[in-house]
Amino acid sequence: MSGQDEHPTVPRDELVAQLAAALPAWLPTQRWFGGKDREITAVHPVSWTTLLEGDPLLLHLVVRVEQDDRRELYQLLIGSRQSQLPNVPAPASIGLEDGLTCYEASGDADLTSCLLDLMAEGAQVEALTFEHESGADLATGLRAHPITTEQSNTSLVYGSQYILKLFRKLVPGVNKDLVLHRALHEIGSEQIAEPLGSISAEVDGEEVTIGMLQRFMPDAADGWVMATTSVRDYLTDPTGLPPEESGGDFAGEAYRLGKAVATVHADLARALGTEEVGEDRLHSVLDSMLGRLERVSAQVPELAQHADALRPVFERILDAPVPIATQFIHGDLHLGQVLRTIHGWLLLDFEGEPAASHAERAALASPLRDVAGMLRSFDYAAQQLLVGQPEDPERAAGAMAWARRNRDAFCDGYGKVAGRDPRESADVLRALELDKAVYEVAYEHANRPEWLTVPLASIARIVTEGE
Ligand SMILES: Nc1ncnc2c1ncn2[C@@H]1O[C@H](COP(=O)(O)OP(=O)(O)O)[C@@H](O)[C@H]1O
Ligand SMILES: O=P(O)(O)O[C@H]1O[C@H](CO)[C@@H](O[C@H]2O[C@H](CO)[C@@H](O)[C@H](O)[C@H]2O)[C@H](O)[C@H]1O
Repeated sequence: MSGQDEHPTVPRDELVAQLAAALPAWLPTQRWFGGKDREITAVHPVSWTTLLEGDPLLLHLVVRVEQDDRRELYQLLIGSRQSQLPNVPAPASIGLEDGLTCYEASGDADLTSCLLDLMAEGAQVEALTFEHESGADLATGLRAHPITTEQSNTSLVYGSQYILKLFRKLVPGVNKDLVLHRALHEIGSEQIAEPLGSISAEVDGEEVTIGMLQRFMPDAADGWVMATTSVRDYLTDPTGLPPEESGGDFAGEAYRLGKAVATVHADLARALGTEEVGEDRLHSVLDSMLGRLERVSAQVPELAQHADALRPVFERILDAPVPIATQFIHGDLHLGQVLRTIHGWLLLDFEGEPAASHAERAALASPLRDVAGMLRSFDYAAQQLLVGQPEDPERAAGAMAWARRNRDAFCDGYGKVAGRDPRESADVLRALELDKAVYEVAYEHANRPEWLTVPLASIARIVTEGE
């Protein structure tokens, strides 16, 4: 344990114990908490570090959250003030028994600016190590604000120069996001935001990455926002023009995005190597797809009704010609993970699926998984406008036409750089897309139940109509 200093009124270990007692009720209210669909049985403080002493107080806390048979580590940045509470959003507030208010401090710029300064300095504070990447000369004294987009972690933008991602669910070792960003940066990749620094903690004797600092792209547009704007313009165009003739056509961007993703795959293979796998691996991939299907079907009955139709589609992957080249991939690629800058597309967030285990994230995989993720995302972009709307076959057909055009453009661009069109592996791609859709059913069930119909409708359509 670290950080035994005293808070002005409450001894530090007592404060930490009180926080741990309040967290089972508070954690599920946070967007980034991944276990909202299961009861929390206990929260244990694992380590705590005082980053700012006195009033205000800034405490870094790592807790182990227990849910059924799961034990997961999360990090929290806790602020506390004896005087007036800062202007932080209400859900950030964590009320303690004796009336003391602590709060999730990522929205308090007076407290978070020290994180950048500590990285610039290369400081060690108890169990926390703050570093800048070699050659990075960081500005100091900048204030930060948290980004407001939907995310699984918490990101703070310093000035308009840097973005610091604080990983919420912690995995042992150096985070894959940081490892892959460093590897891509070293070989000069132009499709990533430059990594500039990191924060790590020692937890149970092991190094754990808790933060990654990158160059912030203030001029960038989010791929999801661009794509959904294009769908909306197309579906609400009173002239009824086809997508290729409508003003906001996205296919040129989808094509360039396909090229960018194939370039990143080639760079990852060059930087970190590939491994050829045989039939055994196909069997274990199939087992994991079937396992996920069983688990999610048990939670979401609407998926269970498709399970019999899904299994034979998954089994077709066994017909894929071996050996297959596997490598490091993005792991959770979708339109919200790509940014369009004036120079082209950038890929973000190489951490993999938020719910994946450490071993799953570390495993090499076929790049077709990322292609499947992005194809799912074009489907999502098209379908999200239909959520909660009365049935309208014409609009539904329009959404399908938009998705088809952009999926094809993406594959054309990918094939142009990779030298092989992903659609040539149609059976494997369909199985991977459906496996991703099963993941999305679990994700939406836990996080956005109103969107559950999006992946469910895709699964129903693909298994009945094949598209
Ligand atoms: N370097 C950057 N420049 C500009 N915006 C960024 C940058 N990195 C991330 N973002 C924005 O932050 C959002 C969340 O980042 P991401 O790394 O995907 O976090 P999470 O892992 O929590 O989903 C992105 O969708 C993007 O809008
Ligand atoms: O938080 P992450 O970006 O790491 O990813 C998780 O959240 C995503 C949603 O924010 C989720 O993506 C799903 O919804 C997207 C639209 O919001 C869509 O573009 C994706 O295709 C769909 O998978 C992602 O699955 C989840 O891991």
